[in-house]
Amino acid sequence: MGAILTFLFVATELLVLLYFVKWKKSPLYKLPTVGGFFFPLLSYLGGLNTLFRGKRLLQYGYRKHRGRPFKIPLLSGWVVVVSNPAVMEDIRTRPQDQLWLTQALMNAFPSYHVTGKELWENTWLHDLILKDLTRSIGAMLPDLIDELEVAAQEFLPGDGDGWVSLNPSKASEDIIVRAINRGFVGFPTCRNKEYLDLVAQYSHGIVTAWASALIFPILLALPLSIGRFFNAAPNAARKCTQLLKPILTERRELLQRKLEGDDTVQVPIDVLQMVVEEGVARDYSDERIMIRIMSTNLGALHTTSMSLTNALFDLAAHPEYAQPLRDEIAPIVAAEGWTKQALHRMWKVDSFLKESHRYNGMGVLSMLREAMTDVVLIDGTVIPKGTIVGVPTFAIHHDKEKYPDSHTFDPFRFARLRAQDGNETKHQLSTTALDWVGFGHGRQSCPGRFFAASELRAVLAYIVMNYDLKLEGGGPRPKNFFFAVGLVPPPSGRIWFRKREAAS
Ligand code: HEM
Repeated sequence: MGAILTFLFVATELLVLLYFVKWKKSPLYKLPTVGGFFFPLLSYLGGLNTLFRGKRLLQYGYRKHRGRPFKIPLLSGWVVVVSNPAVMEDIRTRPQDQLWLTQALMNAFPSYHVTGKELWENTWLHDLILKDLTRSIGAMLPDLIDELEVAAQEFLPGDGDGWVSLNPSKASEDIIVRAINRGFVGFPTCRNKEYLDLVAQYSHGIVTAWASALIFPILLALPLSIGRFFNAAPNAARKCTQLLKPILTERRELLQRKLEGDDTVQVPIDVLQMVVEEGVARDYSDERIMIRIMSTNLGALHTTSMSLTNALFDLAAHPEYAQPLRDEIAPIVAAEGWTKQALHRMWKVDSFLKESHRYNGMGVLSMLREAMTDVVLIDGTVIPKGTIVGVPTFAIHHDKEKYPDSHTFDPFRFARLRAQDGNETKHQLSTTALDWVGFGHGRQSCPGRFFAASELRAVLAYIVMNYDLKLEGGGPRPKNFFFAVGLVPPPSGRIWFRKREAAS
């Protein structure tokens, strides 16, 4: 017995020693730390600190280390933060077998104990969104505008209602979920309340899954069947598949006729049809197809509706910018209607949205990439396999050297930049750059950004033309809310809306 105890004691000591040697030899050890201690277990406490103070910590690290890398703890592990443009450029061009966004998201916001890993690792949908969806925006726009008009009538005040106080987060979500789903699943499903509720339940289930896995990482080691049993998302996906069964069957039949060469067949132009076509080629079940649609909603809805909410708060806080926007929008719409080209020519609208995103922020980190192997960056920084690297979005967007008067909301700053010779296609909301990382940057940047930008331009232009806005209670706009790595517009803030008489 004594010999066994001595053996266990020595073995434990050896293991602890080995752990410490490995820890001290880690390339991360040499990098400066912000917001925690680089020490086993204490890093988890650092991660808790980052949950509440991450925005401030990243700004502090950005200013203090100015261009040099540092590390910050998240609950899921360390993130190496870089901001030197040459290093960002290096990350931008790395292929995904070296630095991979999806793997970083899968581990930083883990929900694979509920979804399974295939949904994450098989990323054909990103290409489909970037190529097929982007190519279809022009054809989808008349439908999106139609949906926008119907949703605005439902969720915003009507003629003669006078000033009505609304929660812009709620109004934006109500309008965006409808407009987005007109493009995702078409009419009439985009207005089907049961479908929209199931999409919301799926999203809620996934967010609950990652929040609980960050607090109790042991959940990630459980078999998939247990994770699924205790979460609402799989059930929502099953019910949604049943609900849309007739539509899925019809879509499969249309595809079959198309493949058989029937040139009278007209397939709907929406993401569902695109996913059905790809899904059939991959022998996917209806449920796997629906899960792709529901997870696309998860990535698209809150990001787009938060952008709109921020823009509405900014417009309500600065009603003096409504007229210059109307002066731009009215003649373009009168001449061309609500087309993709017309929206492209609304530089002030695009600039307003981009400045609102820059100024308010949405996340404090982007370009998150997980090292798939040990990676040596151009400045010599070693990112060990399994470690995440990222850039401090909010700090970059508020850097005075990149943005003069960076702490002032200047809605037409990007329109002015575009007006300079040779800049026409630069400085757009959807054009990523080293100083504009709201959609990430590089070959793995957000594939839905062109769709999101078109949608946001259409919704904001429509609201500006048809409504007057002012802040409830006056004064500056209420402050945004920071949690984890996200910045959320004030959830309970309110805005007065009034339908304009001479609305067009
Ligand atoms: C204003 C709205 C949006 C914002 C701010 C936004 C932001 C982002 C960011 C920052 C990334 C990471 C890129 C990087 O790190 O380089 C990303 C990835 C992504 N976004 Fe968006 N996005 C928006 C709208 C959309 C929409 C409308 C869709 C779908 C139609 C979409 C689909 C995706 C997908 C599929 C990824 C890749 C995720 C992965 O690799 O797992 N996004 N987005």
